[in-house]
Amino acid sequence: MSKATFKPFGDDMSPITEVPRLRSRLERYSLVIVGLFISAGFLGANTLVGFDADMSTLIAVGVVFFFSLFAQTLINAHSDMQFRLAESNRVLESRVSERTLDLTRINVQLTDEIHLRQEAERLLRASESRYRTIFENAGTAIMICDHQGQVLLANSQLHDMLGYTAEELRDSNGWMAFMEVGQQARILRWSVENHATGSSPRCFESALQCKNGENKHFYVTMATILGRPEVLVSLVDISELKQAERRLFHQAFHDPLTDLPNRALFMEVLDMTLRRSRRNRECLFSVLYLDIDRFKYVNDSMGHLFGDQLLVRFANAIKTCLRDSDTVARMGGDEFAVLLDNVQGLEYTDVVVERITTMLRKPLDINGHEIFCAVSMGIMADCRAYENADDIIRDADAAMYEAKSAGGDCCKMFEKRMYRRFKRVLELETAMRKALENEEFVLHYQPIVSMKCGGVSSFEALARWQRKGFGLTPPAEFIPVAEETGLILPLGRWVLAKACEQMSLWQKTYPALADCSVCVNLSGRQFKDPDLEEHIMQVLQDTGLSPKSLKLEITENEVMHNPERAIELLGRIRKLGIKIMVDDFGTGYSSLSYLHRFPIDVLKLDRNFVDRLDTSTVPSDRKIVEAIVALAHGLNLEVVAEGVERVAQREFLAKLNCQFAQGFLYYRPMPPEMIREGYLDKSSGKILMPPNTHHPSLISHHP
Ligand SMILES: Nc1nc2c(ncn2[C@@H]2O[C@@H]3COP(=O)(O)O[C@H]4[C@@H](O)[C@H](n5cnc6c(=O)[nH]c(N)nc65)O[C@@H]4COP(=O)(O)O[C@H]3[C@H]2O)c(=O)[nH]1
Repeated sequence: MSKATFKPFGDDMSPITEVPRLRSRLERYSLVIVGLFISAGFLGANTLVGFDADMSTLIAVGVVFFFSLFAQTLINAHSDMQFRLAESNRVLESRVSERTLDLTRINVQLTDEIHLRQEAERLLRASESRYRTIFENAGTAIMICDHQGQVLLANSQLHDMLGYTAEELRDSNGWMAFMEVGQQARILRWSVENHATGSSPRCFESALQCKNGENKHFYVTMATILGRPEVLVSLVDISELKQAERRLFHQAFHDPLTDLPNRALFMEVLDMTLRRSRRNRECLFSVLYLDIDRFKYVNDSMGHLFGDQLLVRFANAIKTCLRDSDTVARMGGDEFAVLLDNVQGLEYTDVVVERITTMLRKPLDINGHEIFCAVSMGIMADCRAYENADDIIRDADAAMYEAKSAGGDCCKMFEKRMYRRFKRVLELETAMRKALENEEFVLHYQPIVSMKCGGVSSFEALARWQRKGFGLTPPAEFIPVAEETGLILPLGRWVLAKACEQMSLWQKTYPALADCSVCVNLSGRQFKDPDLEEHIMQVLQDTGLSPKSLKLEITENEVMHNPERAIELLGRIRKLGIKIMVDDFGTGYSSLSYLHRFPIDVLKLDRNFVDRLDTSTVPSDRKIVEAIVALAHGLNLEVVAEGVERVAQREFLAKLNCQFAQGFLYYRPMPPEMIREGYLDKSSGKILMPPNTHHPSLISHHP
């Protein structure tokens, strides 16, 4: 801080130098006066002595002159000395004043510095206290270590979290000793390499062993402290987060019901196995694809809870057939996949397949119910040639599908042709789903004729698919696929509704057809549908068709699949007034022992028997037909002979008193428009007989 200096004598004249100058002037005047007094005294003395006046004056002047000169010299010398003294005094004073100023300035600076230093110390103390407070109360464990990991200082949270005291930490081999060995080396290297450079902090996750032996997970941040050979380490306990993460991971990659790996995880493991086998061609591995047979039936009939328990028991049972290194996964629904890893030769695959099939021969106990669980299994014995995991599963699935198509409860080793078939089925399924939405299905009707009078007694509704770009597709091409894929349920419902609607319309338009009925095929899947009965009643109600105008055809095989259930269900349906026909009779299970118990009305003699009636040289072929017709009559059942193409067949059947016939000899299946335009007599509402049947051209229907 500069201060203005007050100068009363101007810059060049200080009060110190001015005083001697005045004094010298007074001295000079006093000497002249003394000289004058001496001269006067001398003049007086001369006069007394008797010197003459002139001489006295001369001596007096001389004395005055001498004294003046002497006085002048003295005065000059004195003045000079005075002046020099004053000058040096002035310089000295000036220096003193300068020094004083300097000292004042320095003093001010020192005072400032002391203030600054005091402020800095205060700030440092505040900062130290702040950082200590943060260090102690940060809510995370913090420690300061040397670059070897030796703990120099740690806050209380760190002690709490790890359980070690300050002494124990100090005496340990550094905090890194608590982490797993592989990580230790990496972290130590980073610490040593970076402690001097002050590089950006390093963050990582680490499991540290606490004093109580527990392994906790921490999010660790390590930061070098600039200018000091120290590292600041902070630990955030993420053990719960890790647990939640593990739970989430588990949920994302495991099936919640069976706790088995799910499809995503299985595909991941399969992919890794495939990649490993590419590096080492010796690594053989196999894949099994399993689907529980008739699981949907169990689910529908026993309830979903029971179905779930079956899946869990099945999953556990499969696990017992495998080694720990094998993987079993639930791929969805009732499908499971097994990865047999590192099989030493493919014999192990056979062994496991055998173990599974043996295991399945024993019943599974579910809530006291003994359930035999059959599976269809696709086997991919050696998967090394594959490019990706998806293709392996695709082919394993195709082999499983083949096993399922073969009736289930069997294993099929994958062959290339299976995939082609599987692909075709998949394509058909997709196309059929769209076809259902776009209403590409139509019904053709084939009249069934009374052999006595040639009248039409009923019409069989037969599904056709007007497939875009493929023309009219026959049911043999799509019904089996619809059965396999379950699409038969929506398709079957549509057929039933459409056929009842058509018959109702015909009856309303042509009263002569009032006693005519429509026959609708029921597939096995439909027959197992628990809502079947309700659906039939709903359709009859919606279309206004009388139950006696509806006949349901079910194949002998389906009836025999679960005879007791068939007896019960068919009985209820029949009570509604609907007639039951057994289709393809004679081709499937021998149901003779059951036949009398079945609540049925009509047997349909299979086309193959009819075909051989006039061509076969084996007499037994005709005997079989005779026996079936006689049996039916004995049980009071009507018989419809299917596939009657030739007159000879008709005549043979007529002799046996077979009541009804269906075949190209009479009519081919036709769209309703063709029946209306070509065969319906508009005035009478009766069906016209085709010319080649040798019956009267206009024939009334026969009830
Ligand atoms: N060679 C020859 N064949 C004759 C003769 N007369 C009739 N047919 C054919 O025999 C089949 C009779 O039907 P199905 O035994 O119930 O056999 C049906 C039935 O099992 C199934 N089907 C057709 N429509 C449906 C449907 O809507 N639902 C279900 N579940 N199955 C259906 O498809 C099978 C085949 O039906 P389509 O191809 O229409 O074949 C029909 C019919 O065209 C003949 O004199 N000679």
